[in-house]
Amino acid sequence: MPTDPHFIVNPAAAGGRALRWWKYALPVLQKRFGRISFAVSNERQSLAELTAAAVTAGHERLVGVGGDGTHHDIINALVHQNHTDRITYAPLPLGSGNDWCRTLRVPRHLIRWMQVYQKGKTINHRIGKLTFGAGAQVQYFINVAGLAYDAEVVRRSANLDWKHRLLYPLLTAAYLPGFQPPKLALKYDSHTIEGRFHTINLGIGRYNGGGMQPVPQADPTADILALTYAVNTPVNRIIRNSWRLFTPTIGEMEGVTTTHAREVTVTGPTGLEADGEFLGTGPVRAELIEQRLRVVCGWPA
Ligand SMILES: Nc1ncnc2c1ncn2[C@@H]1O[C@H](COP(=O)(O)OP(=O)(O)OP(=O)(O)O)[C@@H](O)[C@H]1O
Repeated sequence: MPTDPHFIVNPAAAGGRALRWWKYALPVLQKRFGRISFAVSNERQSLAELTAAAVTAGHERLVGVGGDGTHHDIINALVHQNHTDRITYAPLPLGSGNDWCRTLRVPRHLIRWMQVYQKGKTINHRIGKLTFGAGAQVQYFINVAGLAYDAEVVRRSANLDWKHRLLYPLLTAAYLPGFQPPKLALKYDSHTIEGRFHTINLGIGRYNGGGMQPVPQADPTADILALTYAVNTPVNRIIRNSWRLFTPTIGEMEGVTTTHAREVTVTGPTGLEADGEFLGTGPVRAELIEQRLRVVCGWPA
């Protein structure tokens, strides 16, 4: 039964730069860990298929190499196949935004990453479930899910070739003045709010969109989702307060609520993104699931 780390690599992360980084990282990792096994996704073998194959082969320590979308795909495969309790997962951040790893204090620098990995501290990380669209599709998320404007920025940027940490903050500013906030109904626990929503964010992790903090109150081990929403808010006020997204103070802006919720439903015309991937459209129901994932990280400090 192999207990050595098995690396699952997305060569397309960070606009393809991950493949170059991986070629540099592999000999460094081999020097530290000895013989390591790895699999690289391609058009014939998706990250989900590589994950299933790794579990079937008996690997218990998986390292996902890529950005948030990579970890999203691997963890979705683990949850769908009910394998989370057998696995210890370590993210190696080689994407553009790497927002999930920011909350978890997982360093990008390879030498520091290996130190965190070998220290072996783990948390029991919560996993969110999203049920969405007319066909009630299901996807799981581990960092942040976003609706309304947040989903629109991800949808519009999906086909851009340029991948950089600053892409989302720049696009967030660029698209904002032309965005018509949709009329939605948000229900969470005993609350119902109707109005024009600029954004609704559900957080397990705190960061999204390349270092922004839409849900600074999130805690990856908590038994409750973090929820932030901006309703009936003039665009000028959002622009004036946009600096707050780079601090934990977004809840201090008038019209923005930062709170927690066990179950959230949103009805009305909205898109949905999770972990930086555009998933589809509303209606959306979100909740945490019982399954947790053992994740190697440096959080809390
Ligand atoms: N071999 C492959 N070729 C093309 N795309 C792939 C391949 N393997 C996985 N993918 C897809 O690549 C996408 C982008 O990956 P990822 O999100 O990890 O990178 P990123 O966008 O640069 O990082 P971040 O989300 O942290 O900004 C994911 O949607 C994933 O499904």
